[in-house]
Amino acid sequence: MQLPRGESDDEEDNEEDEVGQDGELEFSGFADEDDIDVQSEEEDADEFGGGIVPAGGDADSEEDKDDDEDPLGSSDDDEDDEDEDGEDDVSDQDDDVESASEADSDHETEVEKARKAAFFASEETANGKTSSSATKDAATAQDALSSFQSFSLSRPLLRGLAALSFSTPTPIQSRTIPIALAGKDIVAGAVTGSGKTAAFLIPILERLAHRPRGGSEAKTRVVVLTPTRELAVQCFNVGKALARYTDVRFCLCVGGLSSKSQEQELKTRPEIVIATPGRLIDHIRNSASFGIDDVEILVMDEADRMLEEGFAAELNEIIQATPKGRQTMLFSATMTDDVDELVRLSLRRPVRLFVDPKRSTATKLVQEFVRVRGATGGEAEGSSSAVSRRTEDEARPALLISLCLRTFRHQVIIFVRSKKLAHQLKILFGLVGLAAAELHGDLSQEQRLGSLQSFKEGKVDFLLATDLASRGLDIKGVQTVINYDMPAQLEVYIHRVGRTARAGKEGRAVTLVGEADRRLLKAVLKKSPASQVRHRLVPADIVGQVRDQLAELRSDVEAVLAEEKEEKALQLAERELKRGENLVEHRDEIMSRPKRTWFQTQQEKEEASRLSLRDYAPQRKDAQGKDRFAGLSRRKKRTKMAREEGAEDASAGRAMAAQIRAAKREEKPKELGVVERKKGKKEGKKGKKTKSSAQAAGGAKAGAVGGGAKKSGGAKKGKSAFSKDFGERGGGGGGGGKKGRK
Ligand SMILES: Nc1ncnc2c1ncn2[C@@H]1O[C@H](COP(=O)(O)OP(=O)(O)OP(=O)(O)O)[C@@H](O)[C@H]1O
Repeated sequence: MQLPRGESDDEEDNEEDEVGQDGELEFSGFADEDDIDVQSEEEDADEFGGGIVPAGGDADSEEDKDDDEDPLGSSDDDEDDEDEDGEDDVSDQDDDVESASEADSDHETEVEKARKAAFFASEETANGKTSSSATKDAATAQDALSSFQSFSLSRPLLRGLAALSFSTPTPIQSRTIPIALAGKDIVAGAVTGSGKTAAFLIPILERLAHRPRGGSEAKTRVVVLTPTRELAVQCFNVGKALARYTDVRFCLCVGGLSSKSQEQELKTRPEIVIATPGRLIDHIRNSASFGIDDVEILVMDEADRMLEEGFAAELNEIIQATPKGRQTMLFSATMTDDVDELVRLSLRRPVRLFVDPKRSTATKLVQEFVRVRGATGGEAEGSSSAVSRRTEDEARPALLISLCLRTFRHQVIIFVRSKKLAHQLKILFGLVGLAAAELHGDLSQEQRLGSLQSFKEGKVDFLLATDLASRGLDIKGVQTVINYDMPAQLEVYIHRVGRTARAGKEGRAVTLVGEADRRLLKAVLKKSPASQVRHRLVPADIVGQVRDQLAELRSDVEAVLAEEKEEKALQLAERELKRGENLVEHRDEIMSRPKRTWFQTQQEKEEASRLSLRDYAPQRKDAQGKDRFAGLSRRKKRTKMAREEGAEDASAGRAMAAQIRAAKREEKPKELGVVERKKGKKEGKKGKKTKSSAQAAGGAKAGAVGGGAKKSGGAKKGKSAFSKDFGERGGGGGGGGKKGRK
């Protein structure tokens, strides 16, 4: 199969932007103002006749005009809910933008200032300064710290930093390190790739350098929580590298890796545990000698993602189980209302450190947008917007493959909306001769790490990933991020494109934009400097050729999928057989094992959220049947709902957690020594619970499988517009049924 690779190659593309055949514009390199002028003229007149994507120029006014003229703007189909969400986000962020001053990153409205003063500690006070001089001066002074030596860090840590070639602290590191060293609680935000991981690890390692040593002093003093296993592994690696000349020990606790060996490691009480919340809770409950009663520092990395992923209950349990006097640090490139709530509940007068909050993407990131054209042809059934979306989706594979064959050939991460789509595209890439790996939640942990490794090592040029990989992953040298489709939320977009242009490097994000994505596109443009935004046109004839050739490959893709299905069924049958044999052979031993308590299986979680939805719906109506939240803004509605739910759940949740912790303490073997009680801890509160009470608490869930493993792939379901993957479209062309996302 010979697919068009085009005359232009990467090098040419990257040399200059040029107007190619058919008015094609190749935007490459990191072009300057001249290019932008050419683009807007050309595109307004040509491919982007609808004026979706303003390049250069005044993005807002273009978009506003666009909105007025846009019939889709008032459509009220299924997607409205999500669009409204998007819009809500936009308006929230617009507010931020309007309230931010030009000069400083920390300027807020008077209301925000007052709220902050009541709740947050100021940076100067945290630094031990009593002066009321402006925060700005302090921030500037901190930013000016040009070396790690100025923080008076200990020698082994400085050597670790030097070994990583970290000579100058990044702005978020300059701001965070002194305050974290002072033991203050911190809420910190900075754009993707700005060095947040080291910003919390450096002060942690420095504080640990001064810990008491000796046999009985070996304690787990630090817990770092991350939303995904991959992020935990990455944080673990950075921590180990920074600590290589120190005596600090780390333990990685994530699902998918051997629980037994983690248990053994935890017994040695490593100073730092890096974990995903589910697996940490599994160990707290089931590893007899492990507890978090001695934790002095708790870090929640990518806190908003943890909440989105449904980890709120786990976080709450972990927070409750750590001593009140701990230092808590919360980091994320994007913040949400839920994070505010978490901060309120778990941090004490935290210092807010936000580096450049007006900016949502890295300084050297160029963002390109490619319009996806869908036909609204007469013969297709359904509403015109649904048809247009479907035909747009049919156009995407050819557009993507044209881009990858012709222009973006190396070190490209491609984000897609579903695991299934990632897999199908991977097969397709293979068939057209593009070396790709896939990364999503349907793979085993080993496969996931394997995919990452082969991408990092350059064995494959393309990584087809779901949003599992959109957060935090730090892969050196990623040149391009392609969004196969626009995600439903601005935050997700920001994290996705943040996989490139990291640590001050250049990078490019290319997003395929359909009609339904206009609102989010508008939000992105509002947050991006016009000079960094480009339109990209892919010649229609090239896309047409690729589309024809892909159509021929459809049956091959289906054949591969069918083969895989058979293979999977065989493996499953073999596994079942083996399990049965084992059960017969080792029955006595298996039956005598103590049952593990699981937090919640995925199934249980889904059931719980289904039930809560069912139970919740009638509560929205008051006695007169009117919506109690009518007239409230979305934000207020969310806050009010959360408060009401929280009040009900909190007492039941706390009681159960307390029971479990009490039983856990009881279970600890005496020879491990009595854990030193922190001041303020209530001894023997409500008497001691027996082991059986803990089992009763977790009993309903005992025996369930896979509770610690977190599936990922996007916290929220994709937009209804994209509810089917390309394999399911095209005149019912088969490819795995119709179990698309709802
Ligand atoms: N002081 C420094 N000097 C040079 N490079 C650094 C420094 N600090 C961090 N880096 C590098 O910057 C890159 C990004 O760091 P990190 O992954 O911590 O970013 P992040 O802000 O957590 O990003 P994200 O929001 O995407 O998780 C890493 O490759 C890291 O090695």
